[in-house]
Amino acid sequence: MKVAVFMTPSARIAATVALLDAVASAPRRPADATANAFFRERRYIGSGDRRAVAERAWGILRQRLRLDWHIARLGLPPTPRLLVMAQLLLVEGWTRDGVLQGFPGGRFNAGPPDPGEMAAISAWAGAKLTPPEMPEGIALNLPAWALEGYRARFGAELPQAAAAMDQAAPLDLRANLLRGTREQAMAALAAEGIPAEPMAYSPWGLRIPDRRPILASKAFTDGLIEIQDEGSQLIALLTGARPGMRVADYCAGAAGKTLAVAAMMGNRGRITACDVSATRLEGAVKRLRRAGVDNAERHLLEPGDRWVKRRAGQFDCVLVDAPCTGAGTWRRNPDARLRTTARDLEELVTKQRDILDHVAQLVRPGGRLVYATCSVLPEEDGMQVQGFLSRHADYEVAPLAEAWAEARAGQSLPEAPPPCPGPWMELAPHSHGTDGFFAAVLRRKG
Ligand SMILES: C[S@@+](CC[C@H](N)C(=O)[O-])C[C@H]1O[C@@H](n2cnc3c(N)ncnc32)[C@H](O)[C@@H]1O
Repeated sequence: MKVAVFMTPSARIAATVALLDAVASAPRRPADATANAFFRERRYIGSGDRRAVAERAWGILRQRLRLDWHIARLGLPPTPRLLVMAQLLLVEGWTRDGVLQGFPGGRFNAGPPDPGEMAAISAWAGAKLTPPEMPEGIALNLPAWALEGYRARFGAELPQAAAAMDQAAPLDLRANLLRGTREQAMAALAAEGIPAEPMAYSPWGLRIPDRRPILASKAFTDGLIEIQDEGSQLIALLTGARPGMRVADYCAGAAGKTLAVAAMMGNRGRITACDVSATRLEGAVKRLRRAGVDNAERHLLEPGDRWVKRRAGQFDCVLVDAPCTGAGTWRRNPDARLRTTARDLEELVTKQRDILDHVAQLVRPGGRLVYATCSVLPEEDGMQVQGFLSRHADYEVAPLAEAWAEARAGQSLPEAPPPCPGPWMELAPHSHGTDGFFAAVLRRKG
């Protein structure tokens, strides 16, 4: 008979320190990939303990800029042990004695604090996470390279926008219309004890307020649902794809938006998922099969590729879901704000410009080029579009309200106001409950 072994609070602390060590030794790797590998190698950690350890580590990554500031102020290095101590005291509200009990030493536990750590514990007991003397960017939890972009984008709403970006995100799902209706997906989830609510903006969206292990659910394995943020669903909607069209998803990755667009096309017409990453495109195969998509092909873009040139003017719609900083997704990937630099931003802006300039020729006269990012930074969003328009006189903006109404009509959806005013779609957690997204619909003049 197997006997379940549960971790003590101090063993959980030791495991969190070990996980943060693993994250620190792979600084360019997304933390969730490191965490998955960490738990795979420690299968003896039960699911409840795994969740508790991962949640605390995630909380620390979410607060990392602020915790680092508190640690640096004491002239100490941001070791995983100090980060955990700071999190317990400054974020989770533990007492000094509680923390000392959490680091008792001995087998399976973290060792007792050294003199520097003791001084830190005393300094942080009862202290505020964001004291008035904390610099603005750190108090807002925004890295220096993104602060001014955030300010330019949100203006007076900056504090609310930054605060909402700090909260954990809900679990967003998209009902796959190739397998059933949204109501059927909802009923299937409810039958498995998973309550889901229809979303405010996406006609296919279902939201689950707290995180659930959805991948093992029958609704998921049967292809009734996909995991996809509401903002991503709206980007797919803005392609205005309809049955019979010829569509290119130029930066398709593992086909997240290809799946949504193929469903809009009712599997009729053709969608090509392109990417420079063979691994990502490979990841699309299983997803396309599970979702019942049979009008999609994949194309790996290689250096010197003539695929675009040969297909000039052939597409009704080209979606460029551009590589970007992901500065709108920090609710889900809190560590990304730490892994990205001002240099990365600069390089990405150049890459986005080059991709847009290259694919402009693919769209037929009268067709759409949809440019999207999961960033809220103007350099990657509106400024990028304005730059494109200044170089391509054969393109114009299709104003959001118009593109939105046309896309909904193409799906036989009733009229509904667009999610925001203005020429393009700008979404954010505080205003829309989605991740931060941008999408502009550009029309090639006929
Ligand atoms: C934001 S991700 C795409 C996410 C995907 N569309 C989805 O919905 O899941 C950007 C993608 O652009 C790809 N990429 C990077 N440089 C590219 C290029 N020059 N041409 C085409 N794709 C590129 C990356 O490999 C990455 O998969």
